[in-house]
Amino acid sequence: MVGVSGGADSVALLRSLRLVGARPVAAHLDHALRADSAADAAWVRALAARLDVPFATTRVDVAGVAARRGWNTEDAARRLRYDFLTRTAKAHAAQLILTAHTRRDQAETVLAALLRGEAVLHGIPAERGRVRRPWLDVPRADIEAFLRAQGQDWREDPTNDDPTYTRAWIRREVMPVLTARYPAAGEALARVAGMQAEDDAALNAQAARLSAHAPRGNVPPAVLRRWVRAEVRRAGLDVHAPHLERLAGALRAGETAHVTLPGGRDVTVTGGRLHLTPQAYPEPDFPIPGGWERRTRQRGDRITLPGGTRKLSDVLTDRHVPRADRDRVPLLVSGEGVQWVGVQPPVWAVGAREAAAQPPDPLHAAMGEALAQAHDAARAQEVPVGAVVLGPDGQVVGRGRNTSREHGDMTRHAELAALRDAARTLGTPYLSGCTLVVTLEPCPMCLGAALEARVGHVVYGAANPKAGALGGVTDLLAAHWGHTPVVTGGVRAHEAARLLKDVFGHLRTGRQRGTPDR
Ligand SMILES: Nc1ncnc2c1ncn2[C@@H]1O[C@H](COP(=O)(O)OP(=O)(O)OP(=O)(O)O)[C@@H](O)[C@H]1O
Repeated sequence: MVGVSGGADSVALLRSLRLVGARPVAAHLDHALRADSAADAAWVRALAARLDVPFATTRVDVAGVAARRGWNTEDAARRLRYDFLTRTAKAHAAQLILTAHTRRDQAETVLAALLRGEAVLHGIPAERGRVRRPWLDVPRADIEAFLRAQGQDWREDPTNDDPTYTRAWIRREVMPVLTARYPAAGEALARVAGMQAEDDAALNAQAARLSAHAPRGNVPPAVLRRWVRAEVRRAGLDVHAPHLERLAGALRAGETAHVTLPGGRDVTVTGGRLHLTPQAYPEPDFPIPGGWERRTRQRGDRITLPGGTRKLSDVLTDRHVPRADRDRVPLLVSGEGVQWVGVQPPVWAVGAREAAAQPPDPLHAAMGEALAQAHDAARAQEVPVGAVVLGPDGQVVGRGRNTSREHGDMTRHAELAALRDAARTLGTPYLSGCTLVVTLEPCPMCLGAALEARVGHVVYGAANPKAGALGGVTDLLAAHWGHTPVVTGGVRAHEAARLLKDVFGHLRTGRQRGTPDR
């Protein structure tokens, strides 16, 4: 199907298709923006009849729709035109919709986007959905020459001369000034669009590979903006360049940002995550023990955690709860202070799980076993990293700790030891359905081993910005492996990091005596 306005470009496209023997449907939308617009529709109808192609048309009050929806007229015309073309193509079982945008349209679009400060100058895409634009690099002069050779006339749209429309202003007043100095300005702008479209596609592909576990701080802003754009669009929302800049900037910096998108939807970035809907805070899903009350925060609230008593406000800051949300977070409080904090995952005070007769969190408990291995390593003067493997039923089937120093062998990492131990226990090297739990984000070697063993879930404590393969240095899982485990990071991260810090402080003094690195 071809969208035919009656202008030179689309008339030439329809005629050239007939010349090569194709028989497309000609479709024309009457935008009702000019008193004589019906005459254009009649003219295109007559042309279609002469060329012996089916014809479809309809009339829409574009100005009325624009006023009702608060769109500008050009925007409304475009949206309604593509709605009409899509519906008509479906009705005629046409696979493709062709439009006759040319190099001139492309140059004007890129210039307008540049002046609006758009982040990406890819111009009009050659393909989108069913729409194809085969003439984006065809100069206007070729089209007019072709039509004259065919003895074919066309309609001139007087609004193309009305400089109140940006596009007409660029065409009539801006491009002539530019081409007087740069004769090839139109071609140059179209070339910029082509290369920007390729760059954009490459960066979009990188953005699509960002895994949920990878920290956003390491992602280049150009990729992060595209990731945000894709997420926002997937949620059916609209977004402009300044919003993308603000949201991506906050993700990278680990800051909190609130942005109101067009249409009035509020989105938040906090704790390295993008929230497209207001955050929900969990209510307790267990019977509340006697003597505990459910309430929200009060001045002076404190909670007892494994490291000691802390101010509730510090815990909420650590969990990246935005200030505006803090009065919404459900708490369970006893005479001894806060017992449970309704964030995701919930924070429990020391002894509170037992008091509420709740089973221990399996990952918390497994990390406890891995931390015990790490403590063993520390005692043996090794880099304190420990790991366990949980079998499909959640039981520990393998344990390991770092022994690189003892063996003088840099491959003696905790994960490899735990994976070997698990393979021995289970009698198979394939550990699908198993969980590898390690105190420090794995290095490429250990993650590679986990992939080879087809581990189903990798859980780690502290992030490893020097050697981590799950986003610390790079995210190996962004590539397409045959098998991709689920990843959970940050489990008991403080404890794992503290242990490493203590020992590394010690090691740093020891290194002067030649203590090996991990
Ligand atoms: N009223 C319409 N009905 C159907 N298709 C249209 C209509 N207006 C434009 N199109 C399609 O969109 C393309 C680009 O639109 P644009 O507004 O640049 O066209 P134009 O300058 O009015 O006419 P042309 O591109 O045909 O010279 C056209 O080439 C045509 O394929």
